[in-house]
Amino acid sequence: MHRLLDIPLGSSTGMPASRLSLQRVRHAYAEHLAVDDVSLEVMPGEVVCLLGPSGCGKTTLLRIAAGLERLQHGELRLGEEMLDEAEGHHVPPEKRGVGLAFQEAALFPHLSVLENVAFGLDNLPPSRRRARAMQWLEQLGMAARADTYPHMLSGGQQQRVALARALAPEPRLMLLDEPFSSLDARLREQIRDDTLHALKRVGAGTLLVTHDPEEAMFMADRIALMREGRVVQWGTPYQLYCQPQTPFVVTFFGAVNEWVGEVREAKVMTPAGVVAAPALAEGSRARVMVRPEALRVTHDGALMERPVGDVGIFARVVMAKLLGRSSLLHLAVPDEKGQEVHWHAQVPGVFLPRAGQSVALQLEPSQCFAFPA
Ligand SMILES: Nc1ncnc2c1ncn2[C@@H]1O[C@H](COP(=O)(O)OP(=O)(O)OP(=O)(O)O)[C@@H](O)[C@H]1O
Repeated sequence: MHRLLDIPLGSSTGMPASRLSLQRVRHAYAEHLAVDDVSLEVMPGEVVCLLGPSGCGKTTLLRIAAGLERLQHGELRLGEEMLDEAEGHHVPPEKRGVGLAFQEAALFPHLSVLENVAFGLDNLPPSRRRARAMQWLEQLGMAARADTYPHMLSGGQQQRVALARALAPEPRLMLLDEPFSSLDARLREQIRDDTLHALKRVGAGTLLVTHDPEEAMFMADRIALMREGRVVQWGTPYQLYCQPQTPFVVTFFGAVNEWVGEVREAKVMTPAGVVAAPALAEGSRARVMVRPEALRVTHDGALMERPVGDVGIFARVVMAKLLGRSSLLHLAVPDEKGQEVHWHAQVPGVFLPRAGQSVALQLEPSQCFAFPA
């Protein structure tokens, strides 16, 4: 169950939440350019996720924001304060008033769980320090282990204590690197939810690194999707998912059905129906991407209800699998030459037609995208 505690607001760092701004940041390890001209901002109270495949530069950017890597090029500000300039002014990590939680929990081994969380609360009187640390341990489900030591905890438990320690001073900025990665699936959902509400209550801006698109969609107000050191798209989860600017952005959020066809009157004909291609030149080749949930599947009979003139498209069910919250249908869909292509449809709830059965298809246009081939 969720434990949303009434933790009093007000930063014990004594610093108001501020806007983080990274401008034109570039970072190389020897010859290797890990971050290439990245600019982004995190507003107070906003959760921004750095999302992208392994090695794309997410952690490097977070370490720069934390002050653990010296800035090589560009500018880093928190509110009005310049935190870092290439070959110039550098505010060390402990003077930045930011909360950090990294993949590996890095708790102080000689301090108890409670002492670890109370460590950063030295601005508070001792009696309030203990109470505040206990409240955060309770929020993250670790209050019962307050007197134990880090080596007596599992990796996931250590991660929860590290999160409590980072959140307890209610810093003006939180920097989190894959903070839920060593939690099992069920616990991860709960701790994510608790952390999101805690971050929103504290009102600090948050920069969170993840390679998991679902986690980014769950946590973020805005997402910076990265590839090979660059931000390839920056916007709200809705913008990235529903208005992707490149095929990479589409596929990063999950496998899609693909088709290459010719643009005719700003449309492309696919085996499952027509997809709009308003931005593409007449007669050019288009790469069409259709998310599995864009395929609306009904039993043939339902077609009787459809308006006259709405020509039906039919497919043969190859197999149907229940995934839990949705069903995945493997379909053989005939193309214009009568050859069958293999497409996937994801349908909400339990929908399990038999193999060999004929079903009718319609396309949901908002989840179909056309790019130059
Ligand atoms: N200390 C280092 N020395 C040399 N190269 C490094 C160092 N740290 C990172 N790199 C390289 O820089 C690139 C970016 O690494 P970074 O850790 O920022 O990526 P990431 O997106 O966080 O990856 P992951 O999701 O796997 O943690 C990678 O190619 C990595 O090998």
